[in-house]
Amino acid sequence: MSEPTTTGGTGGAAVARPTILEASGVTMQFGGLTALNDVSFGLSEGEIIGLIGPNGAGKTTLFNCLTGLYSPTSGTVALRGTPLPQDPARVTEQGVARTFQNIRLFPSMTAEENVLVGRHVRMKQNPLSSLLHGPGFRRSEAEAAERTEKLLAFVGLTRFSDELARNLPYGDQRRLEIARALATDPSVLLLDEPTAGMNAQETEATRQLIFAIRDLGISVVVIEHDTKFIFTLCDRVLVLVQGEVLVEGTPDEVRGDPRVVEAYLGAPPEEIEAQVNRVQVPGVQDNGAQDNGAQDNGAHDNGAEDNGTQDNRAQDNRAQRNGAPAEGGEQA
Ligand SMILES: Nc1ncnc2c1ncn2[C@@H]1O[C@H](COP(=O)(O)OP(=O)(O)OP(=O)(O)O)[C@@H](O)[C@H]1O
Repeated sequence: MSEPTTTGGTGGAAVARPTILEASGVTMQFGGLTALNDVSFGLSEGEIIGLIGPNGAGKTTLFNCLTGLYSPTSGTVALRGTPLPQDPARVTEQGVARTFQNIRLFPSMTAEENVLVGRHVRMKQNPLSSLLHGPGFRRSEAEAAERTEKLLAFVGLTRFSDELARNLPYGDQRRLEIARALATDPSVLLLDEPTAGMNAQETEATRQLIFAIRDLGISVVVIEHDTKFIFTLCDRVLVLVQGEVLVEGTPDEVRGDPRVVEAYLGAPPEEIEAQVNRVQVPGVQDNGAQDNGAQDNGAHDNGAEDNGTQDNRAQDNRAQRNGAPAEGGEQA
């Protein structure tokens, strides 16, 4: 088990935070291709980790291994020390929720209905009560409706509650997908390119939303190509290159590491620095890096074509129950 990370705060003694999610020696092979090779990391409670790396580095494959969508060739994934089942629905039940690179909403259902789908993971119903619409069933339905309303407010989508998901602006679909994942009451939230295709304003709103999610006590791992976004959001950053963790550290450590510059960023450090520091974000203290939403040097999946529920990879078609999108809003 990896050492829990520590946080120093302002001048006080460092406080150890327990590890909540841990990947140990995860290797994933597809025939002759090794997509992940012996990947280990621990996510601490209350932590936001960024996962970056070039296209094809294995980032989504790692998420798929963490959520039971793929069974790793070797290695283990554990939540609070207990191995997670290799079954996405059960992983969701145990408290790990995710969003997808390609949005997977139910396009012909309303925003509210999409969130309710996520909520059903937590609705334990006596079958007879459900059948007869007894008091237990009605109480449970009322609780789900109330929770859904709060979550839509939390992600800033109350006005779209009755709108079909397919009609929502792209950035709002991503927010709705986050609300649906939150409806499962996760302890850990995995976000796969949450700002892909967003403009600068939406990207900033998403950063604030992720901070708000962390403040609810949910630990977060975020995949993004937008390194400026990652460096101003995350406590720690993992750089995956060709299926291996090349570098792991604070945003400052990672930004300054010549291996990262060479393997991933592809430009001299001073150029990266200039790019990262070009715009200052009010309220972001650590490294002054601001993300203006420019999607940097990776090829993005802008999802423009993908308003539906499909990720076309054949291997990735198993239903993920927690499936579906977020602006800053009220308390969940
Ligand atoms: N089911 C699969 N079968 C075969 N190869 C796969 C499968 N899933 C992923 N791969 C391969 O594994 C490697 C890692 O892919 P993955 O999608 O995890 O990378 P990524 O870092 O998420 O890339 P991107 O940034 O482009 O989304 C790639 O070479 C990809 O083609």
